[in-house]
Amino acid sequence: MRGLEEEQAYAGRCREALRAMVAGARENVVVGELTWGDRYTAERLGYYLKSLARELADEGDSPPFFGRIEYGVGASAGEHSGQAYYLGRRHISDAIGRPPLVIDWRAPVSTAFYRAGVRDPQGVAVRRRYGWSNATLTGFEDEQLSRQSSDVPAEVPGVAGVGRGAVGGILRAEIERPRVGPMRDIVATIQPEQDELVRAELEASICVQGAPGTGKTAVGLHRAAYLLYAHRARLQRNGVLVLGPNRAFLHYISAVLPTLGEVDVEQTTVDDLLIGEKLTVRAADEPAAALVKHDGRMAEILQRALYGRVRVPREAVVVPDSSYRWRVNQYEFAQMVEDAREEATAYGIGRERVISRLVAALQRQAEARGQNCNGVWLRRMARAVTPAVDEVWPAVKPAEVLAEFLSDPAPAAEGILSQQEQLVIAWKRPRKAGSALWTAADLVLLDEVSALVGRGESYGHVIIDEAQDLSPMQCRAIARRSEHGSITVLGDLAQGTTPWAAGDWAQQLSHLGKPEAEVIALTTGYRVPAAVVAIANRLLAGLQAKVPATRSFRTDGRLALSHTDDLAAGCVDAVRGALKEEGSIGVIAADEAIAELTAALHADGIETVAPDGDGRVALVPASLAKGLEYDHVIAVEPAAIAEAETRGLNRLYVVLTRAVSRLDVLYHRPLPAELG
Ligand SMILES: Nc1ncnc2c1ncn2[C@@H]1O[C@H](COP(=O)(O)OP(=O)(O)OP(=O)(O)O)[C@@H](O)[C@H]1O
Repeated sequence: MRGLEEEQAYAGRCREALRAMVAGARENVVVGELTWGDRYTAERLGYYLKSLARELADEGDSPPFFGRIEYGVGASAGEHSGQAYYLGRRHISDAIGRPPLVIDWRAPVSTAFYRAGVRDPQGVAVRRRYGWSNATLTGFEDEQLSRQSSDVPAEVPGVAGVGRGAVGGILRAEIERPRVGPMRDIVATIQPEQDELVRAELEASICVQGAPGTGKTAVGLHRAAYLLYAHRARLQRNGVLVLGPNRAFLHYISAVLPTLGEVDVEQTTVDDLLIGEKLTVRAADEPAAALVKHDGRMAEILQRALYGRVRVPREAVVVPDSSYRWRVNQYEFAQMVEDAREEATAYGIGRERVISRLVAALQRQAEARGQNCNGVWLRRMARAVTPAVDEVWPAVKPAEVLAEFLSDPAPAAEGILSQQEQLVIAWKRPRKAGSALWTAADLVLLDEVSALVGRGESYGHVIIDEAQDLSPMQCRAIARRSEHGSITVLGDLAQGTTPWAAGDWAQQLSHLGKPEAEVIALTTGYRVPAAVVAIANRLLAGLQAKVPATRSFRTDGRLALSHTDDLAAGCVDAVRGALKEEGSIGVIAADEAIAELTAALHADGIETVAPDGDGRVALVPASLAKGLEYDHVIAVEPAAIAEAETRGLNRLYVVLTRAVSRLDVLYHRPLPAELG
């Protein structure tokens, strides 16, 4: 086995090779620009080579590898018998035809690094993890996985050895390290239960019910990177989409995929995905109205609102054509409309079918008379029958359909929504689409109508974070975008805070169009220390969600509950105390308390940032805390957080599980009873 100096020399060799790869990629950019005549091909190739050169150059001083597996000699190691492999964020090689110096963490052979254990060594004799201080390799530790002496390599010096299968110092240090700035990748330390999800088959839709800090988000992002590696051609064509709960969260996770070399993944929120429909949100719904609009029954209602326009033809279609008059009688025309409806394609396609079937009927008559029906003639006939079709199957704009429905919900909602429900969503006065004050929920409805009118595009894979919070109508919008692909659903029923949050996964998955997806639970938390998990777990009993309690991987950390008569002053003191230690600080409070706390901190000369800002002290409204984490969290007045909304206790559960190392709970009013 190699000693530290040899390993450092190897790291130097890898860096050298990487530099040569960058130079080679840059040269290819130049050669590519000179060689390719066809502009489109040249552009595509140039884009690819340039981004490769940029990506490689961006590697800069980051460690070229993080781990190494050494196989034993013998049958259990199979084709890898006696081999050793270095693993890194990307593949590094110094000559074509020679084995790579470093293997991409996503390559099949890397799987053993993540999954081999004492119980199932998978042929691996020794797993080595490296410790880096910036660009310098400072140490490593070995785990001896294989028991049979014949499977252990000859020389195994106990360099920084950590015993069989124990959690080593480097691994623990990485998981417990203080957090600063945005989320980082976890390629060096993906745990076996996470790796199984990261590398699940592309065809498999999966649902991860994960307690706080179990790595759901990390798993989702690494799965995106893995799938793009394993199925690049297919997924580059159809795309991979990552959906998160809000923009602060997206900002927090935005750096992970680029550091894994994946820059082409679309990352957005459900709202922003729908705003793609080009209307802007100009108003907010009353909670009762939002509840009705997000209800799954709206799907049938909108279908009615749209198809309510289709009528039974009352007249024949007659088209004069030079000396002839072609004619489709009323009965035939009605049959065409009925057939198109029964075929249940999109509304727009149904209309096109009626037009083309009318034209085909005219064509049969004309050809029987020996007429030549060329393209020009067919287009002229299509124009001629359109007014008759407009009468029975009019062209529509989705926004107009929705505006008409919200101006008067009764005709479509009759028998599905109660009078009261119709009343809460109805506009006070009728409006046209152009002057409507659209709300966020309206965009979800609009998306539904647009899809009924004409099908949109479907992604190859969609990863949905915080999926417990989606309404049935939002799920449908996502289902449409993953109709021909697979999905990874990530969430925690206990963290559901929207009025329509899911109560169980089976139903949510059927709204998402993938009822067959397997639900897998993650319960080992890597963020929240045991003392903090213990207090958060007390809330679980009061949150209707049936989920297993979290077990913390971490024995460190600190929890302090302090009563104070002056929350603002107490908060300033707590932040001052936290600033003496390392890592990021998040002050989380009920939304309406944020302004006052900010003012108090500023008056004391402490700079603060919003949740998506880059600074040490972030002030975080409880409603935006989801998915985020801070080294030190100061949770202010739990009672106010719990009272602020219907699912306030779930919100409090989210707030209490954001801390990586230390949680200060400041309270003036009694703590909610559920906290014990
Ligand atoms: N295998 C791992 N190695 C190192 N760090 C890890 C590992 N798994 C998770 N983490 C870290 O634990 C923290 C929590 O991970 P993540 O945010 O993905 O969890 P989550 O399940 O989405 O949490 P929540 O539901 O509470 O938002 C992150 O800092 C992440 O980097």
